Amino acid sequence: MSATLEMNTAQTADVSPEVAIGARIEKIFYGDFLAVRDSDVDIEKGKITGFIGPSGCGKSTVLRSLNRMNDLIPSFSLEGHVHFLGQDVYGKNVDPVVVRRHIGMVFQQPNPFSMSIFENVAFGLRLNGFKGDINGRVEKALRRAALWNEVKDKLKQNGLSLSGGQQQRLCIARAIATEPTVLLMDEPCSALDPIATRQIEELMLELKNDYTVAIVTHNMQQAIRVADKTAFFSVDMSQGGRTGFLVEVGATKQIFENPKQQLTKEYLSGEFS
Ligand SMILES: Nc1ncnc2c1ncn2[C@@H]1O[C@H](COP(=O)(O)OP(=O)(O)OP(=O)(O)O)[C@@H](O)[C@H]1O
Repeated sequence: MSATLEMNTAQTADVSPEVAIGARIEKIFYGDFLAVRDSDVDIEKGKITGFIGPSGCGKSTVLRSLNRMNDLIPSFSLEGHVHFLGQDVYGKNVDPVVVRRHIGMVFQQPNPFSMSIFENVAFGLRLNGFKGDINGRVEKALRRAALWNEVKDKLKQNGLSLSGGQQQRLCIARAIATEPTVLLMDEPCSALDPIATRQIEELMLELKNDYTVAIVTHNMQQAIRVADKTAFFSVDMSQGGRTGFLVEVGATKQIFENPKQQLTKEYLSGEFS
């Protein structure tokens, strides 16, 4: 984890060395709409952090703000800071493309490009002007994504010809080929059947040996199975709007078995009753 953002902003305080991403989100807007407020989350190195909460509470918005993916939405604006490797990814001189190279992302719908399996994985490497052993890096990424054995004899086949679960593992291979530090996963199993879901969950547990992972999930059992830490978000409707906010974050066992906040208790008992 020796990556740097190749930028020159002041070091940020208030984040412990165990933390890969320290989000200090005051407000996130889409235009005039206050979508999220008061959400400070630490994504710890080498762990899986799960984001849970009711629909519209801002889980995906917060996740996407961690690697500036939301910059692609013109109405998006953020007040606060997102510290990564001691620097603020929203700092003045920071190139969002560089941020996304360090903090990769996997989406809800598997979205391989219409190109060969090999080229899907090589895509980011070529984009970054990688000059090393591209065959070796593609194989390594496919092996890490637990897909190599299934595709090694058909690397020239179109990525779209794979099953949904294989496509998602291909997208994970694509995301890790450039060796990011953190992998963000936005409901990566919601389009998959239970067997493919299990494979991705096992893969996540493998990946955390090499990467820090944050995952949005609607599936409480999935959070329990894979997440070391869980962040619970809710929606505040008191001002007539629907603004998401972080209720509490802690060890997954503590959140599910002994939540500190009444809102968490109510949500979880509703989920399980
Ligand atoms: N591009 C956008 N433009 C405007 N509003 C948006 C945009 N994306 C999300 N929102 C709004 O921001 C709020 C938070 O949405 P977000 O998708 O982050 O929530 P979520 O908790 O991930 O929801 P879900 O579980 O349903 O996916 C919602 O009110 C949503 O309608």
